[in-house]
Amino acid sequence: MTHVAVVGATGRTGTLVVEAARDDRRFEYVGGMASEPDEDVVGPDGARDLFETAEVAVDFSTPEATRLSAETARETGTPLVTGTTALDDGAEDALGEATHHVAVVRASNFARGVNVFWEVVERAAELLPDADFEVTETHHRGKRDAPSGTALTTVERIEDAVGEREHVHGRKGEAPRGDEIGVHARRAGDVVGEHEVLVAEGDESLTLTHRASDRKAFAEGALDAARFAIDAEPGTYGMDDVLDL
Ligand SMILES: NC(=O)C1=CN([C@@H]2O[C@H](COP(=O)(O)OP(=O)(O)OC[C@H]3O[C@@H](n4cnc5c(N)ncnc54)[C@H](O)[C@@H]3O)[C@@H](O)[C@H]2O)C=CC1
Ligand SMILES: O=C(O)C1=N[C@H](C(=O)O)C[C@H](O)C1
Repeated sequence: MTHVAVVGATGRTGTLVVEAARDDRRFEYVGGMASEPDEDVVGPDGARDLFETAEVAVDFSTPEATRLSAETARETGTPLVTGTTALDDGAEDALGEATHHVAVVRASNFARGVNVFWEVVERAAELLPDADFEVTETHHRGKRDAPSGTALTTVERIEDAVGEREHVHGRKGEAPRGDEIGVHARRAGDVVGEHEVLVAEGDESLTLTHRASDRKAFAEGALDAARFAIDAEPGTYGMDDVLDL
């Protein structure tokens, strides 16, 4: 059984990771970290003790907590799986440093199907390089960052095929379309996570959509990544490595 710790254990996503680990015989949940300590959840000052009891840590939290997780993972030699988005330079540097010592699996979206979505989006962009691309994401009203990490990865995959373009976030007033990629964020209710790419050229268009209807999709993908990380050499990995795409 793999001993797993969860950073952000009391959050919308972390709660589901804890549940998924408890329901999966291949894992033993050894405890969590969150801003407010609780029964089996430590605060940031308990990070080192927690990581020492774990074979792998899974993180869905905030840039500050991800930075602490990366620093602690490096000190304790604990592989790290992180899905936190909109990281700042401090968290990025700490993750970069950790990868010299432990395996770090990073993904802006751990749902298994989103990797297929990205492959299809990139192929569509390769086949229609002169098309107009509009990326729209929809999330629950509690999401802090915009655009989502997944939307930004989606734009990168389009640009891998067609080259860099200007990004336009919403339009207002006199705003004729140029050679740009539209990137738009909607926030409403409890929407788990939807990403749509509109590809339009001439008299035709096609729409590619990934929709997560339950956060279990992220939790289960992150546990796949945790199993991968415990056997991996130090370095940076993505879900394409985990899923062997
Ligand atoms: N890559 C992926 O598949 C996914 C990524 N995410 C990302 O995960 C992150 C968390 O999202 P949610 O679960 O919705 O957030 P949330 O706000 O529901 O939960 C955040 C968790 O982090 C903890 N936390 C906050 N500050 C902390 C600190 N300084 N030290 C320790 N713990 C701290 C909170 O106590 C809480 O447990 C976001 O960046 C989101 O974009 C969310 C879902 C899927
Ligand atoms: O905050 C969320 O909820 C999600 N965040 C990730 C992102 O920013 O792309 C992944 C998923 O869409 C849910």
